[in-house]
Amino acid sequence: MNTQTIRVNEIFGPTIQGEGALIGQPTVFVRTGGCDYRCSWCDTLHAVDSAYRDDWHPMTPAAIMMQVEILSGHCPLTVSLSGGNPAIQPLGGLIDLGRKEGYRFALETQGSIARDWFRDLDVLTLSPKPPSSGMVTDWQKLAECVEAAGPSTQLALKVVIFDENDYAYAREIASRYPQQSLYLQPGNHTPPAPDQEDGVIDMAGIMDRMRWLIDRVTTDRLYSATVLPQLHTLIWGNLRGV
Ligand SMILES: C[S@@+](CC[C@H](N)C(=O)[O-])C[C@H]1O[C@@H](n2cnc3c(N)ncnc32)[C@H](O)[C@@H]1O
Ligand SMILES: Nc1nc2[nH]cc(C(=O)O)c2c(=O)[nH]1
Ligand code: SF4
Ligand SMILES: [Mg+2]
Repeated sequence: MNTQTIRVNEIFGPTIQGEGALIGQPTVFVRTGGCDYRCSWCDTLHAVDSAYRDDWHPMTPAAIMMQVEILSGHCPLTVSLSGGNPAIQPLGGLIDLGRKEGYRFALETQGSIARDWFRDLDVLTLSPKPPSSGMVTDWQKLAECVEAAGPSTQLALKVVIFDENDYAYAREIASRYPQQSLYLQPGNHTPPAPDQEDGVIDMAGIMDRMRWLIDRVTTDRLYSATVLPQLHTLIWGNLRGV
């Protein structure tokens, strides 16, 4: 039995996947605590800022799966692993255990740490960070993450866009990885504070950005891109745990 523990911030659902390749699909989220990045606009700081680490609890794969099974009513679905950066955690044992029980696994990471167990995922979403985040992309690490997905894991690239510089960055991603599916997501400039369970969201402003982004993509004929909002924020705003 795998007893290596995973630092878990929250397990919630079933809800719908609000972003990217699996948008709209029922899923349970397992959110790990801790991140090697500090994006200026991160909407999940309670799983990033170590000031909140008292809310991150070590759990075994078996304990996590027990929680997932209760939430899913013992009916297998896709488990979405997010964070923080879930690639920091030893998730291979959890994925093995859950897959034996018929669950599928998707993971969201920024592409800064590659793991050999990426090849055991059903879907790997790499979300490299554009200039507005304040982070600098390590292109070698990103390439290692793409490589680690192997032949059987579906790969998706997802870039959050706030402005022209971010859009130029997304185009750079598209030209480096022309064969991969690319999702563009308008940024939420009103993310919740880490101590907020909810918080005011400027949805009109985000929809303005969405229209601008659609205009950019169609004008440039960047037809390889899929432009999607964060569906969960459209429905629930900045509410946590949905
Ligand atoms: C909270 S992150 C956690 C996983 C991983 N650290 C990452 O960034 O991919 C999940 C997704 O939310 C996106 N995200 C974070 N803050 C956002 C914001 N203010 N507006 C839009 N998307 C955001 C990230 O870019 C990422 O694609
Ligand atoms: N419904 C829903 N969809 C999501 N897609 C990515 C999320 C994340 O925070 O990683 C997220 C989330 O927190 N909720
Ligand atoms: S990499 Fe993801 S979790 Fe980490 S700070 Fe950036 S958006 Fe937040
Ligand atoms: Mg989120």
